[in-house]
Amino acid sequence: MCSQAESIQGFAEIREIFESIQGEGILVGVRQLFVRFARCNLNCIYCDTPTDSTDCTNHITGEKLPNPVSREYVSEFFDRNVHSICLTGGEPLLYADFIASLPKTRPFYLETNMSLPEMAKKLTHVDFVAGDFKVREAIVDGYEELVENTVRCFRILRNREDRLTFCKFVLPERFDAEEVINNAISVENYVECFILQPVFGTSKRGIETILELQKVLMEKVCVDVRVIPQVHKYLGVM
Ligand SMILES: C[S@@+](CC[C@H](N)C(=O)[O-])C[C@H]1O[C@@H](n2cnc3c(N)ncnc32)[C@H](O)[C@@H]1O
Ligand SMILES: Nc1nc2[nH]cc(C(=O)O)c2c(=O)[nH]1
Ligand code: SF4
Ligand SMILES: [Mg+2]
Repeated sequence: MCSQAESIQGFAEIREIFESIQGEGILVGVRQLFVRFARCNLNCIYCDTPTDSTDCTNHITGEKLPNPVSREYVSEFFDRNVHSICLTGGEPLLYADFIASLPKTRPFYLETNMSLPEMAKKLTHVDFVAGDFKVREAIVDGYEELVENTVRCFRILRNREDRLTFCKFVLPERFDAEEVINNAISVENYVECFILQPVFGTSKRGIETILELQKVLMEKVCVDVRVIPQVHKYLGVM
């Protein structure tokens, strides 16, 4: 079955294609080809990324293409000298069939909101999963259902020998630490480690709260909990 966003087989709505370093999570600094899909099924209050789908900007060639864009066009850029291909958005799981049809010339790194378990089942061949576990404070409504789906997604895309999966909590100025701890416990068996990523611009006080949470998570849940900000923004790159 096709999602609404992915209505024509072999085509997808893509906002941009670019090359940069991975600026988030445990692979910070590796060179990647980024494919940013348009549209999202969530509307997180801190989201820094426009998700509309007017044109696809290819920052490598300088082209602007009308959407949707073909699988053949996107995969033309897959033989570049990069560590891996970052599939992000918007929400890439909306395009699971399209992604499943792409040639894997480099490892696939999926950056996802972990809200669509039926789509996640189609992407078990990815090599890295940067899975968000959204905090309640980021979500306007339907948080309980989102948590259920998130745990399902982590189970489906769990860390294993041939796939590195980690869980990212993006933390605003104020958040319910108890709830984050319980959510972490619910996925601890499915992940390699936890990343605490401050919403960009969080105050010194907010960062202190995040460092406190790191200590508690390390005691109660997992030895490997890392506080890593969005490094690309400090470097001023895409
Ligand atoms: C733009 S999202 C796209 C992928 C997917 N929709 C998701 O949410 O994981 C990529 C990452 O950026 C994070 N992010 C978005 N806005 C942010 C902000 N203002 N500060 C810190 N992280 C942010 C998201 O939480 C997610 O981890
Ligand atoms: N450099 C860089 N690293 C990133 N990692 C995740 C990103 C995203 O927006 O999904 C992102 C991004 O937009 N730029
Ligand atoms: S799920 Fe990702 S792209 Fe969608 S609104 Fe939230 S941060 Fe933005
Ligand atoms: Mg980004």
